[in-house]
Amino acid sequence: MELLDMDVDPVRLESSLWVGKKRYRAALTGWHLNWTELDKKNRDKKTVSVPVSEVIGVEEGRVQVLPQRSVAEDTDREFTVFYVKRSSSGSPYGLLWRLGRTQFCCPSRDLRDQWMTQLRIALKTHSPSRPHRLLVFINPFGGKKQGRQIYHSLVAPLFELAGISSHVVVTERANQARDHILKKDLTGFDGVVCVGGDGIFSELLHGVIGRTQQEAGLSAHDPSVTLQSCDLHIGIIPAGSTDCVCFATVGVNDPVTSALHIIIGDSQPLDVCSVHHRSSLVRYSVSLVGYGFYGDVLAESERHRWMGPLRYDYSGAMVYLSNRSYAGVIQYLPADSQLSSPRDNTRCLSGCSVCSKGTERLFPHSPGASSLYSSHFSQFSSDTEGEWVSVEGRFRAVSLTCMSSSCPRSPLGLSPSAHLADGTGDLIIVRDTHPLGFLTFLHRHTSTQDQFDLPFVDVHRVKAVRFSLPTGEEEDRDEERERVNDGGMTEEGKRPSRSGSHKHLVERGEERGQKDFLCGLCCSKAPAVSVWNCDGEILPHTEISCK
Ligand SMILES: Nc1ncnc2c1ncn2[C@@H]1O[C@H](COP(=O)(O)OP(=O)(O)OP(=O)(O)O)[C@@H](O)[C@H]1O
Ligand SMILES: CCCCCCCCCCCCC/C=C/[C@@H](O)[C@H](CO)NC(C)=O
Ligand SMILES: [Ca+2]
Repeated sequence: MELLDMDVDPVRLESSLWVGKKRYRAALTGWHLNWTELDKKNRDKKTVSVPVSEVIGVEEGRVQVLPQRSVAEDTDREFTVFYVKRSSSGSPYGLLWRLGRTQFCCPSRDLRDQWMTQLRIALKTHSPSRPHRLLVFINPFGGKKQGRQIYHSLVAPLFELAGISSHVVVTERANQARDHILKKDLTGFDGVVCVGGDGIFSELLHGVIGRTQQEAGLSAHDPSVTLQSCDLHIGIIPAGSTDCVCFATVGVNDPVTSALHIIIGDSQPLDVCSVHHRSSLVRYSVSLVGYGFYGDVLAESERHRWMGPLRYDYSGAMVYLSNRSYAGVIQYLPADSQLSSPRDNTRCLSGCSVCSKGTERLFPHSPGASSLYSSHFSQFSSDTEGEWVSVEGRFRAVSLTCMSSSCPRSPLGLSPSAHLADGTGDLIIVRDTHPLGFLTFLHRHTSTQDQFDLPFVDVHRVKAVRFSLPTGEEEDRDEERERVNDGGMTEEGKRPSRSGSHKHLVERGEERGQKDFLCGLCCSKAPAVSVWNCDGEILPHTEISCK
C-alpha cells in the first residue's frame, strides 16, 4: 500500500487507508476529515467529508458502540471514527441525528497511531465548547416511564465514547433536581442534563436561574430587577409526554439526536418569561402560559396520569366537550412590529437573524449569545416603553408562548413563527365562539393551515402581558395565601402545583356549589375561572403578570 503524503502539522495528515476492501485517500485538514475512494487508476470518486466539530470519538480497533459495545479482534492497524450522521427522516425543522461509524485500516501500526493522535488533537483544538463533565437528572416517572432505560442504553454509551464523565441522579421526588442545583456544590460540572419531559426541564431551569440570582445577590421577586444571565448550560434528553422544549429547539424529540447535540457542545439561547403575582415571582416559563382550554386540559389530565402521554388527548376531548369560556381582562405591551410579526411566515432556527438582532439589542455589551438551553433575560426595565393595550371579554383560551411550542402533537406549534430568543412572546387570544369554530382552531394546531386566520382569533407579538378578572370578581387574597402555602414554589419537597393546586380547583368549584370543578359535562353551572398552565404546571393564581 502506497503512502501518498504525510505532514507533521498537528492538525494535518494525509495517507491512503482501507475501508473494507476499498482503498481511500484520507485527509485530516484543520477542520475536516475527508476520505475519497480511489479506483484502480487512482481516479478520485465520491468524497465523504466530516467536520472535526462533529466527530464524536476515535477508538483503536474495529469498534461498535450502539446498540451494544463490541470490539472485533484488534489487528494493530485499525481504528474506528464515530461522527454525527444526519438521517433523511425527522421533521422539516430538524433531522434525526445518528451515530455514523467508519472503520479504517492503515498500512502500519505506526500510521494508525499517528491517525489516532492527530484526530484527538484536532478534536481538542476545534471543539472548545464541548462539555467534559455533566450532572444528569433522570425522572423515572416521566412520559412512558422509560427515562432510566433511555439514558443507560442510548445516551450513556455515547457520553462515554465522547470522553464525557457524568454523575447521574435518579430523582426520588418532585423538585429534587431543582433543589440539588440550588443547594449543592456544582464545581467542575460544565452543564446539567435532564432525562424526562418539560416538567423536569422546568425544574432544572428554576434551579439554574435561582442559583445564578442567589450568587449575584438579586431578588427574583422584584419585577423591576434585571436578572443575571446564566452560564450553566441545560441539556434535554427527551423522555416525557410532550417534550415541547426539546422538539421546539431541536426539531425532533429523539434521545440519540439530543445526546449528539450535547456532546458536540451545540447551544441555543432561549427566552424565559417570568410570571409574577402581585409582587412575588410565581414561576418561569419557556413555552406555554395558557389560561382556559390549556389550563383546563392540564388540570383534567393530572387526574389521569396513569394513562401516560395519552392523558392529554383524552383530557383535550373531555374539556372540548365541556364547552367552556371565561371572562377576563388581558393587557399587553406590544413588541416592535417593524422587527418581526407572528404572521410573517418565518421559522426560527438556530442562527436566526431576528434572534441575533434581538440579542444585540437586549445585551449590547455581551460578547455573544447565551448558552445551550440556558435561560437569558431581557433587560426589561429598559425595554418596557410603549403603550399597554387592554382587551376585556370572554375567552376560550388565552395563550402566551415564548417559542413556537411545537411538539409531536402539533408539529408547527402554537405559534409557528415565534422566535426562540428574541425577547418576545406571542399572545394568542381565542375569544368565545361556537363549538365548531373552536374545534376548527384546535384542529389547525395539528395541520399546516393558518391557526390565526379565524375571525375569533387574534395574535400579537408582545413584551409583557397582564391578566385579571373582571371588576368585582377579583381573586380573594386570603384564599390565595392559603393556596400559595399549599402549592407555591417555596415549600421544600412539594410538587409546586401539578398536584397541589388541583385540590384548590376542586375547592373553588365546591365554593361555587359544584361537586367537582372539572366535571363540566355533568354539572349544570360551569366554573367562573380557569387555571393557568405554565409549561405543564398549574399556577396557584389567576391574576398574573408575565414579562
Ligand atoms: N421522582 C419523582 N417522583 C415524582 N415526580 C417527579 C419525580 N421527578 C420529577 N418529578 C416531577 O414529575 C413531573 C413530570 O415530569 P416530566 O416532565 O419529566 O414528565 P411528563 O409530565 O410526562 O412530560 P411533559 O412535561 O413533557 O408533558 C415534573 O413536574 C417533575 O417535577
Ligand atoms: C379536541 C381535541 C383537542 C386536541 C388538541 C390538540 C392540540 C395539541 C397542542 C399541544 C400544544 C402544547 C403546547 C405545549 C405545552 C407544554 O408546555 C406543556 C408541558 O409539557 N404541555 C401541555 C400539554 O400542556
Ligand atoms: Ca420568543
